Amino acid sequence: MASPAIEDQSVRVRVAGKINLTLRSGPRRADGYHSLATVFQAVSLFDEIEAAPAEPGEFTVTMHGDQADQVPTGADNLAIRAARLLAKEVDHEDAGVNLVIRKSIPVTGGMAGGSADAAGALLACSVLWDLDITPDELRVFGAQLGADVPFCLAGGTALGTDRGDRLVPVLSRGSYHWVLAFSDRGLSTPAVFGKFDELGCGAGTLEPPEDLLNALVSGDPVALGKALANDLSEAALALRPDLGRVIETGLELGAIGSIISGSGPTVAFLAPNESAAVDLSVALSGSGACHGVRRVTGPVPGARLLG
Ligand SMILES: C[C@@](CO)(OP(=O)(O)O)[C@H](O)COP(=O)(O)OP(=O)(O)OC[C@H]1O[C@@H](n2ccc(N)nc2=O)[C@H](O)[C@@H]1O
Ligand SMILES: Nc1ncnc2c1ncn2[C@@H]1O[C@H](COP(=O)(O)OP(=O)(O)O)[C@@H](O)[C@H]1O
Repeated sequence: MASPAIEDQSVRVRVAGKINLTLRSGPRRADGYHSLATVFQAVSLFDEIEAAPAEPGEFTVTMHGDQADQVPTGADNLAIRAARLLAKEVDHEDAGVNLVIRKSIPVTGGMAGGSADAAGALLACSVLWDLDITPDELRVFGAQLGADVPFCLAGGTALGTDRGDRLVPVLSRGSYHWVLAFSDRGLSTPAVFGKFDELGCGAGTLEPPEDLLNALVSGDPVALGKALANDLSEAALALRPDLGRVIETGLELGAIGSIISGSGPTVAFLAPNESAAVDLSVALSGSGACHGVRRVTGPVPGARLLG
């Protein structure tokens, strides 16, 4: 049991999950990745990462939350990998950390839950270890851990190109009201990209989608709802045809747009305003079409220190 004095030194960070408002993908590259043009939006569904001092060389993680048992707690945990990578990159030989993660972002849900924990661990450990490090350096380390990690550090609304890890902020007016429909099981990102290759999907262009960028500048949810598009949808639906019924139900219940987030299976429904989002979440929950429903807003900031 750590002494109160040691507990007081712990650092807490909050990190948001993301949805992809649009995702265009090219074909598989020689490095196994796909070049993307994707607009991310961070939404108000957060994981919390606490980093407490540990003996040199000690790296542990404890997971809390409904899906905690679906996440590895050994060296494969993305937060542990992030902490070890950071220690190595800055030559911190005495580094050690005990991490506690309170998970709300669904696991293998297409909302970057693992990447969020990696981003949170990078920020929390950099503060715990009192490192002199810039946000840009953290972003470079993050990109080594996963294509989504740089966005999880940054948050807001951003265009991601290359593997999705080269970011440019996108001007977005106002706040959007989303209803997330969760699935009872996850979808593997590599499996969805594999199906994408097999089906030969994709719009064939990696130009940033102008209709979507214009909709975000105008702050008009109806225009945004029409511009949502995801090249991975066909592949996700081929692997999980049941998601078609979820999408139909949300649209029938009044959503003004829908999108499978990233590689799925989470479906994000856009509502025109807060009260419509409340009505939609109640109706969708009552319909039994999905495993769980959560109302969120976006954009919100990325990884941030708490307390
Ligand atoms: C599809 C997206 C869309 O935002 O999100 P999720 O649905 O996973 O949340 C991302 O591109 C996922 O990012 P992330 O989950 O960090 O990917 P990584 O760990 O780097 O890669 C996992 C695997 O996904 C595939 N992958 C990922 C990104 C990319 N641009 N091309 C790919 O082909 C590769 O097979 C890779 O081995
Ligand atoms: N801290 C973590 N949180 C969630 N998933 C993790 C974590 N560490 C490792 N993983 C693994 O990373 C993979 C991707 O999970 P996740 O990021 O939640 O999904 P997605 O890529 O669909 O957003 C899963 O196989 C999961 O077991």
